[in-house]
Amino acid sequence: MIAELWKGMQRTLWDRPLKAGNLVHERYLVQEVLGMGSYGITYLALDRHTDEIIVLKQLRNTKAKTTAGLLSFQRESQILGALQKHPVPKLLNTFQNEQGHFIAMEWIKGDTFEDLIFRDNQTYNEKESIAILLELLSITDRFHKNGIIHRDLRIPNIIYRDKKLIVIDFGLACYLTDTNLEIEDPHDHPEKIRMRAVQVESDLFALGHFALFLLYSSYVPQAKKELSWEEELDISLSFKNVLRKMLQLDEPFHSASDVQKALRTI
Ligand SMILES: Nc1ncnc2c1ncn2[C@@H]1O[C@H](COP(=O)(O)OP(=O)(O)OP(=O)(O)O)[C@@H](O)[C@H]1O
Repeated sequence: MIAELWKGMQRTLWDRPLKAGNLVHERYLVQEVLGMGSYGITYLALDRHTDEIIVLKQLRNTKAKTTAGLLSFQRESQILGALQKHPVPKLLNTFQNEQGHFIAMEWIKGDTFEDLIFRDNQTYNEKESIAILLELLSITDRFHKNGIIHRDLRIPNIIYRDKKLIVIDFGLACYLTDTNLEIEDPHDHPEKIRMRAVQVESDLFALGHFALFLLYSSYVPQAKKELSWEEELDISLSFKNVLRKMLQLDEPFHSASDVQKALRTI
């Protein structure tokens, strides 16, 4: 208990985010904090060399003291670098100085699906959800063919910009050969454990959940008691069957292209 409290205190003291107006690497002027994740702190910053607003990601100082933290940050920039031909933020810079470890990347100015669904009340029917899913599967398939899995394909990590999808946040991404990654917390929710397994199926599982978020956007509750998604969602049986396989309720798909093939027959 005391150890936990001390850990919390350390995080608050050591991981204080940089303030707006701080200059990093004599170049990046911090504008605001975008978010504080478990490993990193993300800022919007002005690049004084290009006069563009960029995203600056800083490894938490408490994580920079651990091998796992350092490795995960290195992996994130390496993977982002390896995927530059794909719809992901441009990797602009990586550096380390007395302020910490940083990755500078393109700011994808658009709406995440979390914004679209929960802020803008955007709704998606079966046909629209399948079209989005097919585009995402094609992006994911190319990641997998590069030996990379994202492991966090959730609605806040997919941005819609200029009618195209862009995948962000490679903080949990890894290579399919990274079999010795730190073991997940066994107390984690089983769904989280399934999304994190080092296998292609994890991304397909996450995309199954992503699809449910899209479909639930147009759901109007009818019954008083909560039913299963299969009972609640008014979608075709063939789409339900594809989703059941993605969600590993039936014999799962083993590749994104197999899911695409199945979706195209609906
Ligand atoms: N390149 C980017 N362009 C636009 N927004 C971004 C970019 N990278 C991150 N963001 C946004 O910044 C916020 C923080 O992102 P971050 O990647 O740190 O994820 P997080 O959800 O805070 O934490 P975690 O790393 O634990 O998932 C999120 O709202 C995300 O949408």
